[in-house]
Amino acid sequence: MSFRHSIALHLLAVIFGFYFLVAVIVTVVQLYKEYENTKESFYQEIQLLPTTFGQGISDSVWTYNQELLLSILRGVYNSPIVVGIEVKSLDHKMDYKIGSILDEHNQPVYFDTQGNPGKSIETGLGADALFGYTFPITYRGPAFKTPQPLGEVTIYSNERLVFERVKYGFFLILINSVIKTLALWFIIFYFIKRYLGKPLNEFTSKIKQQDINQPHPITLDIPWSDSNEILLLKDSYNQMIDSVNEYQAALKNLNKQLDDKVKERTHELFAAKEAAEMLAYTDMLTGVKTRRAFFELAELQLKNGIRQQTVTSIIMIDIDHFKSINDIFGHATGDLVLQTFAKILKNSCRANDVIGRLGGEEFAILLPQTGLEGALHLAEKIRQSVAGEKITQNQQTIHFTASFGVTETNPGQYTLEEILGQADQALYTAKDQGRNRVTHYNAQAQADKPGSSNS
Ligand SMILES: Nc1nc2c(ncn2[C@@H]2O[C@H](COP(=O)(O)OP(=O)(O)OP(=O)(O)O)[C@@H](O)[C@H]2O)c(=O)[nH]1
Repeated sequence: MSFRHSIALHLLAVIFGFYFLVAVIVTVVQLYKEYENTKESFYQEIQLLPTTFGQGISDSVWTYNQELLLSILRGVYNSPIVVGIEVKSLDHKMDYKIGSILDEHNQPVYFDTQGNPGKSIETGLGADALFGYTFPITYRGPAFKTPQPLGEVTIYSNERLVFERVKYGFFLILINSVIKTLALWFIIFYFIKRYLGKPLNEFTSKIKQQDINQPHPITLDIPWSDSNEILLLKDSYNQMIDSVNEYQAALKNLNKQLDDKVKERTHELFAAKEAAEMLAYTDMLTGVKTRRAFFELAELQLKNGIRQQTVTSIIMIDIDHFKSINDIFGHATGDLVLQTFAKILKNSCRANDVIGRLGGEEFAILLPQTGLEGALHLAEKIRQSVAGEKITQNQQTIHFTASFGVTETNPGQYTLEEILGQADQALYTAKDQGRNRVTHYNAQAQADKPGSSNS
């Protein structure tokens, strides 16, 4: 915290703004009063002069003794508080003016010690601000019952002399004010800084050091008090930090719960997705691929065949007289036959062969990298396995057979629909020739058939 921005300096500026104003007003009033008192005492001192010189002046005017009068007037003039003296006699024969006096227009004029007009020797502030005391002069001789008026005498002083006397007092008052002000300034500054600035600085730096993710309650080193505004502020701050920590812990907990829930939901969604895919791609009764999955995978394998330039075969299979099995033994037994049949297919095929149930009791197997000869061999093997299988149900033994149509395609030679069509035709031939047999597609034979475009 820079000194320029410190709270102590700002408080001082405010306090001393007012204090300085009051101090200046008080000092000015004090100086004015001092000046007035000094002027008053000057005036009193001047008023005492007639008791010393009054009788001598009266006597010299009464006797027209000009020399005596002048010497007395010079004596008065030499007094340190006198700047001028004027004697006005009633017959004007003994009129005398020495030093600075005020004329009939109240303007300051100057006369030398001989009473001749001259240039003022009074200079400086207040030199022309004359003030005077006038007293009458009378003669009290034994021949007169009452004092005989002779005229009047005015003794002048000026403000410069008052100021000269008061100067030292002014200086003391000013020094006094400045020292008091500075002392107060340093005392207040020191204590504000120590009792306000330092704890606030400590508070600020401890807040700055806080770890924003894990703030801790703080302590302040204030040995001179156990309860003040700063400590109350610190307590409020600590309460706030406690609340923040509690909220943060609750939030973390909530986040964790949310995280766990999201993981759980994601897992469930993943499982649901897998189940849905399973439903869409796997036939629930037999465990082989659905019609849709078979078509997708078969397309992929045909493309692989083109890429690898290998031959691909298809076997189309249909269980013989399956309707009769259903009719005689019931639908459940029919299902069992389908499952048994699918198991034989799965056991007979390689991992990358694609087995699909295209509908009802109709199945197809796509054999990658397998030519017609291999496909016929596999079909025959399956046919024999099926024919050799027996299912015992309700003390009845069930035998069943299947018919097979086989075809092959070179890379890119036929589309999936075309080879499925060919295999289907071969299957139709197998059925036609008495069932429980394997027949391969013969393009020429198909062309020679009555009704065919080639026949
Ligand atoms: N149990 C059972 N029967 C099914 C299922 N899907 C289709 N079927 C039945 O399979 C029978 C198929 O009969 P058809 O198409 O006449 O053929 P088939 O009786 O096998 O006669 P051929 O194919 O000429 O030997 C129908 O009766 C269908 O109801 C199934 O999932 N389970």
